[in-house]
Amino acid sequence: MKIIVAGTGYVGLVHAAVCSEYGHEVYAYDNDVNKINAFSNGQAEEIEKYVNEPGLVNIIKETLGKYLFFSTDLGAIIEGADAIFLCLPTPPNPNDGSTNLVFYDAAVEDIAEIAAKRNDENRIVFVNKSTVPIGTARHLQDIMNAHEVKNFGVSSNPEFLAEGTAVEQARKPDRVVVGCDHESDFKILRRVYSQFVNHVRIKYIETTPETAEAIKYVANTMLLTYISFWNGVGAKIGERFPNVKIDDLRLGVTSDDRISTWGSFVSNGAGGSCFGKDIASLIYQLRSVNVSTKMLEASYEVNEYQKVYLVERAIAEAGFKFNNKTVAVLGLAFKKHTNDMRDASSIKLIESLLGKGVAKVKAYDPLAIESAKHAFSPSKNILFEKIEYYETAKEAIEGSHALFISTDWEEFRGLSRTIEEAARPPYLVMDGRRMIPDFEDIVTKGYTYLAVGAMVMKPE
Ligand SMILES: NC(=O)c1ccc[n+]([C@@H]2O[C@H](COP(=O)([O-])OP(=O)(O)OC[C@H]3O[C@@H](n4cnc5c(N)ncnc54)[C@H](O)[C@@H]3O)[C@@H](O)[C@H]2O)c1
Ligand SMILES: O=c1ccn([C@@H]2O[C@H](COP(=O)(O)OP(=O)(O)O[C@H]3O[C@H](CO)[C@@H](O)[C@H](O)[C@H]3O)[C@@H](O)[C@H]2O)c(=O)[nH]1
Repeated sequence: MKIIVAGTGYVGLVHAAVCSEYGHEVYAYDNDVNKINAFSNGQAEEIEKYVNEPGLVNIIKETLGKYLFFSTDLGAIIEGADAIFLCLPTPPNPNDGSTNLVFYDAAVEDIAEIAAKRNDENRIVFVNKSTVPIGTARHLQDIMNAHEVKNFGVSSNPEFLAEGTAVEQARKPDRVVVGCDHESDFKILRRVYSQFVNHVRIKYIETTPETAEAIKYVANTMLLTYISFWNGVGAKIGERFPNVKIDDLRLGVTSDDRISTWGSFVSNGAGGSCFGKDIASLIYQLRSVNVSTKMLEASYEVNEYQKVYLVERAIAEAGFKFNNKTVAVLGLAFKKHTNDMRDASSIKLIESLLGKGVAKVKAYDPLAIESAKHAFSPSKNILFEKIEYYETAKEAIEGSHALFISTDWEEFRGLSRTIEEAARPPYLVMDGRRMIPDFEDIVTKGYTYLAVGAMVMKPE
């Protein structure tokens, strides 16, 4: 099959690479010349500046120039294409949470104009892989019709990968959901995904485009609601009732085969490029058809509050005064194994710390320092000038009065020794990810430990 992937971000680049592994002729297209140059050159450092996913560089190196090609010129690659996968950004609008389709529409208008001039008469399917509001495939169809594109179909094929394990999941997804209107379009997608059709474990689900669009929103909002349930109920029980051990509570509940362990890890909120914006978008979509959205609003609000509430607890329960203090923030990315800063909990956290008069934030992340510098650009908030970046956790902790663990990087499990070397008590450790297994030890040594899911622990 000849496949074009429009948009070479986390979703598009991984999809293009994995399709090329299966011997499809794949053209990855983007309007960002810098990205296309970086990917065409095949160098790990260049690629990982943009998309850092385990296993991705190896695939690109193996298939580049053989099955995988990069281009900024759609007109030069469109002839003979069977499918164009749209992997374009669909960020939230700032005020009402609705989906901003400006980038999507701009790309689709360009594609439609070029597709209308195709010489070949093969059927071509335009496939939404982006997460888009229910009804967007129909909107895509209208744009193609308005440009008089011939012999085309539209499809919704939502992406379910999680960052950090994107390649693994693209190779072995739980399910592939394909929504089309016509058998001829289902046929094209079955050929694209021939490795998954009739697979013993992977569910290959064919449905309408609208159902496929809805599946993506219901899946993401259910996952976030599950996290919010643990943060809003389980964690709060551990924080308010003496002698309740949150880890045992989690084990006891999730030992029921029907209840997953994923999502039960209480935290300082779920971030990332999807959960927050997708739940906001579904709230907007349901409100616009007069459906009560109380439940989704609660999930969203619990999650947003979770990002800053340890700071409030530090004041109320540990008696910590943030004014003029130096605080180390360990972990900036929205989760481990990624450099992605989109909607990372660290953003709200640092805004809150600086709002409370913190004089200096000493920040460390193993992978996300460069993207954090963009997220915390002083042009967005002048207070971000008070952030300094360090190459090790130890350097960040030195000279600080307190630390906050905001991302679940594995290296933080060994942090108690570093804390003892770099900071003398009195010292406050705020653990948004429950990363320190030997917390009782550091409390005995004079440190105050305040973690999500447990009561504050102060030295005698
Ligand atoms: N990141 C994830 O984990 C994930 C998972 C599932 C679904 N999604 C959804 O997939 C979509 C893409 O997400 P992403 O994280 O890959 O975004 P991204 O921002 O990393 O990538 C989008 C790409 O589209 C390109 N682009 C923008 N306008 C263009 C145009 N006019 N023509 C060509 N290219 C253009 C950008 O340059 C960028 O490379 C979104 O709808 C998102 O909600 C993301
Ligand atoms: O027990 C848990 C599990 C996750 N998280 C946090 O939840 C956020 C999201 O994590 P994850 O789901 O692993 O990352 P994403 O890459 O955002 O993936 C989600 O969003 C994607 C975009 O739509 C979907 O495709 C995926 O299926 C969905 O898991 C992160 O901040 C995690 O740290 C917790 O706090 N506790």
